[in-house]
Amino acid sequence: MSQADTPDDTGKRIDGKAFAAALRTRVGAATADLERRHGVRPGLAVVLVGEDPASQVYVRNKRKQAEEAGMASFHHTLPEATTEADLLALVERLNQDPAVHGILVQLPLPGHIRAERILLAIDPAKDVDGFHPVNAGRLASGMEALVPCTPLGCLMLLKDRLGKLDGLEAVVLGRSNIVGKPMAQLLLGANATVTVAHSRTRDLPAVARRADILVAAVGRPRMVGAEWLKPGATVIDVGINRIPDDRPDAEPGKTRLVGDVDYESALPVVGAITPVPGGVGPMTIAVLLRNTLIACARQRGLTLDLDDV
Ligand SMILES: Nc1nc(=O)c2c([nH]1)NC[C@@H]1CN(c3ccc(C(=O)N[C@@H](CCC(=O)O)C(=O)O)cc3)C=[N+]21
Repeated sequence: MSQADTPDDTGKRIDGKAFAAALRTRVGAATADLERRHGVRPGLAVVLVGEDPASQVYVRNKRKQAEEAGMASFHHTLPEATTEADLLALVERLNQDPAVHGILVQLPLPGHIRAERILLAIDPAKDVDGFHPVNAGRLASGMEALVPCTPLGCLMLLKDRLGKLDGLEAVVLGRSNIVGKPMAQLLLGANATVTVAHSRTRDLPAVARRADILVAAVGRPRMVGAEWLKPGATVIDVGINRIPDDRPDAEPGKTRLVGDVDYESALPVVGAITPVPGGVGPMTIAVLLRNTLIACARQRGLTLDLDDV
């Protein structure tokens, strides 16, 4: 151990934060190139309804990083009491705005707004979250799509670490439309053998133990322990859970972020693992910028060499 609370994870830690920074640099270069050659600047509109402090932090980061990549960013903060009709009207305006190539409506939305109605209203060509059923269907059909940011970021980390995924056993824990399902589609597309497990799966640890690649996206702090893991497995932890800081040297009342995987218990068993924070989270925002660049190029009928970004 290098410090009281930091196990030595040299060689096993997948540094999503560093990978995301490098990805943002490539997106920035491609953005500058697009502007120089075609006079178009990718624009991202972020819509936040209400004052949830965690959402405000995420939205601020998205905006700052879009600007650092040379993109235009448009920010819309609406009061908690905004009606569904008002939000739909804003989405419609952004759909029509030629300076806006990507639209992100921050989730969760207040309970009185039907999120499904809003997601369906976003022009699929501007749906940089990849949540519209047209994009979900296109992904599942192997067609050109805008792909959800978190799963695509996970796939990039996996390919970087493992090279080809052909024939590997992948287990996805969680079946949400935002992470689990698109993650399974991407892994299938990369020729992995994919199992999607969830809260009703019998003997989750036994299923997880089959995995060469384990993607945990369940939202349960440190649920996945050493006994869930095949020795040498590559583990991608999508969980972002804020819990009371229970470490011996922590100040009382402090909180900290942990994943769905118990990192310290998992470390001796795994081949590689993403930390929380500093793993998947930063990748989500970097891929969002990449999606905005792609959406912009497609809307203008321009070709991008995606291998470069
Ligand atoms: N329409 C929509 N699209 C989203 O992509 C979306 C959303 N709504 N609602 C909320 C979730 C959450 N999300 C995160 C993005 C980055 C980090 C991130 O960068 N996390 C840092 C730590 C941040 C911290 O310290 O709080 C990390 O893991 O290292 C986390 C979470 C995007 N989301």
